[in-house]
Amino acid sequence: MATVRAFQRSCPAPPSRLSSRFSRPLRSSRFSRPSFASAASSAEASKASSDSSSSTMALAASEHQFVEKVLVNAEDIQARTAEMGKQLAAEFADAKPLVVCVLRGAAPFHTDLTRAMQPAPVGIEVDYIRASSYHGAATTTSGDVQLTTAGAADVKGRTVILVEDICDTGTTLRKLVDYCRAAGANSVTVVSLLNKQARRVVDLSDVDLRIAFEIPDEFVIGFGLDFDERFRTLPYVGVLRPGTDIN
Ligand SMILES: O=P(O)(O)OC[C@H]1O[C@H](OP(=O)(O)OP(=O)(O)O)[C@H](O)[C@@H]1O
Ligand code: HPA
Repeated sequence: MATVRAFQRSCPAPPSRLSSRFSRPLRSSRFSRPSFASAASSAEASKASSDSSSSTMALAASEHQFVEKVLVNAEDIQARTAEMGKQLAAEFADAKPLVVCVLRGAAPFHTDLTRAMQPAPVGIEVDYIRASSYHGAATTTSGDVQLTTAGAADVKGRTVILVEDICDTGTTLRKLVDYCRAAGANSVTVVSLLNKQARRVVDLSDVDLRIAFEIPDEFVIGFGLDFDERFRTLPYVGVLRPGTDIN
């Protein structure tokens, strides 16, 4: 079983923000377009949008209709990221950490988290690696994780902090951690915005994994997470509305 260390037990994911209807998985990877009327009646999506800045809301307004329910709102993501950033900064103050963003999904979380790492550890660097295994409109992993190094920095001898948007089956993280270790990283710590423990099929018990929010077995979108490359700019994490057809 995976070792999922709650990052800061004094600041758990707020249960009141998570839906109690956790049990219904998506039955199909194909979806049909919902009516605008049903979208307009989504109180949770409206609430989430009103929690966000007006500029962000304008960007994402047309995308709210594809959200069945909000799991983690923008305010809670911001608060949790600030807590985690502060703690990471203290823990890695003397380690010259290399904070690696797993593209594309982790980009917003990585940006906010690294900015929240204050006071910044002396010598902190950022880098980017692309990992891709959910292709097109798939809601299940292909199992074939393609890695592409995007930066010049080398993980050899470095204290690496991998930043992910979601740990689902664990396939991607397994490959990334093994890659960093094989390349000579001193240590590898993983920080993931979301964890879907119910879907884990890969053993990560040897991985130092820090989780911001536990979520149920639902296909989620927003805050970097996509369905067929859409919805990454939603300012919150929500469940993709069953029946969604983005074409
Ligand atoms: O635990 P797993 O089952 O491996 O799933 C997690 C991975 O899936 C997503 O990546 P994806 O391949 O969709 O690429 P993306 O980040 O560019 O969306 C996500 O960003 C994680 O990296
Ligand atoms: N949403 C988007 N991308 C993902 C998910 C998810 O629930 N799980 C793994 N990659």
